[in-house]
Amino acid sequence: MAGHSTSRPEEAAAVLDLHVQRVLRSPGRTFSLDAALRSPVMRTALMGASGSGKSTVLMAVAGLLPGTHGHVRVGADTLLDTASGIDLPARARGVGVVFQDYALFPHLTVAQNLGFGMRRLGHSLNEADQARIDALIAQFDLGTLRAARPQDLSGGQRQRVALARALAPSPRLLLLDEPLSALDAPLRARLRHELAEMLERVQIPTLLVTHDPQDVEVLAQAVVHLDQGRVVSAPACATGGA
Ligand SMILES: Nc1ncnc2c1ncn2[C@@H]1O[C@H](COP(=O)(O)OP(=O)(O)OP(=O)(O)O)[C@@H](O)[C@H]1O
Repeated sequence: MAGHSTSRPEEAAAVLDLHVQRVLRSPGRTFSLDAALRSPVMRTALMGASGSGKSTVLMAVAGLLPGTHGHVRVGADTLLDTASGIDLPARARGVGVVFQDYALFPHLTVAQNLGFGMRRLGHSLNEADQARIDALIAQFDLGTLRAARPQDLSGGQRQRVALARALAPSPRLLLLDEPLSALDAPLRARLRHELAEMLERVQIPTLLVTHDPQDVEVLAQAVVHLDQGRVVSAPACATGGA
């Protein structure tokens, strides 16, 4: 498990418990995030109109939005609790993120992309890290592509690399920001099911942003809705989930 955190063994923990508050300001524009969510299930979908703040929630949870107030707990682990002075830096949160466009490093090979998040300051990858990369490459069927660079991969292959990279450091939480939106419809349908199987296998708490009700049905166990920076519904059971 990456990073350090405080534990609260005295409480029966929700899988994911967060309340993130942050005001974003730029000239002529203000956006106020005040999103609270307590989910009892492993895979929660976050839906909402464009601009409602879904990606901003993920950034706040990942520790990529300095100045965020509130709390973020994953099980018994506290990643943020500003009332108690806890605000783990992004690298110490143990959060794996798959961005909408996958954000792979273009100058690195597939294997190097996977290894990137596993590097510790001042240390090169050790044997155990290499073994984990090899295992993920096998698991995600990337063996013939390990020396390829992102520009030589198809959309589906990029998605698999992004997911494998997010999982490489054994995160405690997975954040998926529209992980299928860059794909065409047939591939999207196929990879949706592959992703569902993978998420079922790894059993890592996951917060998934999507616009697509089919993603919710296949990938999530509960869904919440965001409107103007606020969660406006309690987690409701999704119909499916792998
Ligand atoms: N620096 C900023 N200053 C003010 N407002 C901002 C700033 N950055 C983002 N916003 C606003 O925050 C809001 C939430 O953006 P966010 O990208 O989180 O929405 P989203 O729900 O993920 O949208 P989409 O579905 O289109 O990806 C938007 O209205 C955006 O214009």
